[in-house]
Order: sequence, then C-alpha cells, then structure tokens
Amino acid sequence: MVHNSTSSHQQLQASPHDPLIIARQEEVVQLLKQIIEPTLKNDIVSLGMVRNLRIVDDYVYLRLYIGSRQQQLEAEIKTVLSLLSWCKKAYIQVCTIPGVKTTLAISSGKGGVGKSTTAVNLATALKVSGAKVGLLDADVYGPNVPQMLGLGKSEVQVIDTPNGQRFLPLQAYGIKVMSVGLLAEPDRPLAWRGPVLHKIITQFIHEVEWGELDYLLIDLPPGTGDAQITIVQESPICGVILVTTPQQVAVSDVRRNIYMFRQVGVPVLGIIENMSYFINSSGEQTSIFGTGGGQKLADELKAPLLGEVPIDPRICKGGDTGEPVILADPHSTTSQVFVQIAAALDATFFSMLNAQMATSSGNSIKIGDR
Ligand SMILES: Nc1ncnc2c1ncn2[C@@H]1O[C@H](COP(=O)(O)OP(=O)(O)OP(=O)(O)O)[C@@H](O)[C@H]1O
Repeated sequence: MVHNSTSSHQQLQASPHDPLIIARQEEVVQLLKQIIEPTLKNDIVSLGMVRNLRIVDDYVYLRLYIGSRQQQLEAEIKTVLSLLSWCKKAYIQVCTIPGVKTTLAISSGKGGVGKSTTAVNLATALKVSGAKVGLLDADVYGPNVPQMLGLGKSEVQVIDTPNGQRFLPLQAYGIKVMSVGLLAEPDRPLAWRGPVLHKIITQFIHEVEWGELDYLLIDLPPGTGDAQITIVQESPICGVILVTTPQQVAVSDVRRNIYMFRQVGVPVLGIIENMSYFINSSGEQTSIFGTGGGQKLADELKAPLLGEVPIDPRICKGGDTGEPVILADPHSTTSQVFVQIAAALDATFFSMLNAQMATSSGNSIKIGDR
C-alpha cells in the first residue's frame, strides 16, 4: 500500500470560513475517502488524486488526477457524491495525460546527486522488461537526459493531431523522450522564469503526443522551487521517487523535498541512495560518503529505501556516451540495483515484469510496504 502520511488536505481544498461550507467539505472528503484505488490499495484522497475541492452553494467542484487506467474512478466519485442530500451537481474535471497509465516523478533535494542518471536507468530497466516507457526531462535548470540517451542535437517535430498541435517525442532505445533541453539553444543556459516557465512546463505536460505508455517518468528539477511545484500540481503523478547521496547535506535537502511533496499531496514511493559505496577491483565495498544516511532518512520519513546504487565509473561513461549502464553492462551490480527497483515499481503498478528479473539478485523490495 502506498502511504501519504501527512494529510493531503492543503492541496485538496481551499480554507473556507463559513461553518456550513466547512461541514459540507468535510462530508465530501469523508465520502471520497471511501473510494479505494485498487492497484495502490489506498483511498483517492490520501493518494493526492483529488485536488482543488470547492463547495459553492449546493455544488461540488473538484479536480481528479488519474492515469489512463483509472477512468472508472470518476463514475465512483459521482456515485458516492449522489448520497449527499444537499448536492445538486458535482463537477469533476478529470486531469490526465492521454494514453499514459502511470506517471512517476524522480526528484532530489539538491543538484548533482544522480537524479537524471536514476531516471534514465529506471526508464531503461522498465523498457528492457517489456513496458512501454516515456521519459520527460523537465529539469529546466540542467536538462541532460538527451545527452545521457545519445540524443544530443536532435530536432523536435511538431505534428497536427485532432486535439491540436503536439510535440512528437524522440526515441532512444525504444524509450520515448521529450526534454526542455531539446528546445533550448545548445550551450545557452535556460533562463526561464515566472509565467514563461509555468507555460513551458504546462505545455510539456499536456502537449506531447506520447501515444500509449505504461509509464511516464518525469525528471524534475532539483529542489523545491516554483518549477517543481508547478509540475507536481499540473500532472497526474502517482508517486515520487527521491534520490539522495549518503552525505548529510543531501539528506537534509531531501527531507525538505519530501515535506514539500506531502504538502501538495503527492505520495512518496521511496528513496534511492545513490553513490552509496564503491566496489574496488577485489570486489570489496568501501563507503566514501559515510553509511546509513538513506536508511536513516527512510526510517525517519516512513518511506521505503528502494535501493542503494554504487559509485560506478560505468555510470559516468554511460552518461557521456549516451548508452545507459543497464544496456552497456546489464549484469553489473549497478544495473541489477536499477532492475530490482524497476521490478518493485512494476510489481506495485502492473506486475508486468517476469519473476526472474524481479528476484535476480536476491531480496526484492516492496514499494510503500510500511
Ligand atoms: N552512481 C554513480 N556513480 C558514478 N557516477 C555517477 C553516479 N551517479 C551519477 N553519477 C555522475 O554524476 C554526475 C551527476 O549526475 P546526474 O546528472 O544524474 O545528477 P542530477 O542530480 O540529475 O544533477 P542535476 O541536478 O544537475 O540535473 C554525472 O556525471 C553522472 O554520470
């Protein structure tokens, strides 16, 4: 079960002052909490799927953020709200990315901890397992996914669709890829701010022709700024994976990050500790940045530790050559960690991977099992 331990009420509803509206709002929340999302086995309010709840006179307004496999929830909401004697009509705005079943975000409290590396390798592991995968590089401050997938100088096409013009994602190793970096001029820093940033991000989420995807992974910008909050609020993210390193400073940044997600009502699926240890030529493990930071944080924040990724020169090399380590060296310890995490995600969302992959290196992880 995926938990969202801090209530998602801030994101869910405005703060009215009229006692009648407050009472009605609470009544609606209690009814909505009876609806359980069958895959994640938790209620749709705790999962942050219901946002912007408003009661105006005898009408209920809300936004429902779902993946393409969760359409039935709209009808379930209408059924439970029909029990309200005072409610004349419930207006439900369904927010989804067409064709995308599950949207997951990869985030980090600070830059340079390996967030994009994680996003690229998880996307590749999911793809290798047979899933249809898209990767949206929304890191407006350092969009390096195209280079990590060998797409350095590619041009983005715009196509006409029945719903208007759409960006056509590029393809790398069968993964559909779109990046803010593909729209920027080479070697020029992206300096988008305020409304421009908001518009670009919103376009990226809603105006890409992804086709049918099992997973869309979003590589978020680091930190807890405007760009990150906009993406999280605008997209039907089912959960977020946080990347940290064992160093204390990275750990405290991720702590801030986790609280931000919980405040906006998006479940934290777990933490990945990157650069956990180094394996020398004799196969011995050495901790370079200290030990246990990821586990300590996971315990404190009641979010599972999904995996510990070693420091591996092949990761750097893969980032430079555009071939992820999962493909360049699939049997390495590093690749197996990513395969295990992908298998655990898939076990939570689809159970699509074959059992052999999920258990290939022993202890499998269960997402959100606390
Ligand atoms: N486990 C690892 N072993 C060796 N090198 C790594 C590892 N993880 C990441 N790196 C390297 O560290 C650098 C930063 O990684 P990456 O770009 O993924 O970080 P990031 O958190 O996305 O950074 P930014 O916030 O700047 O986008 C890259 O050169 C990458 O190859």
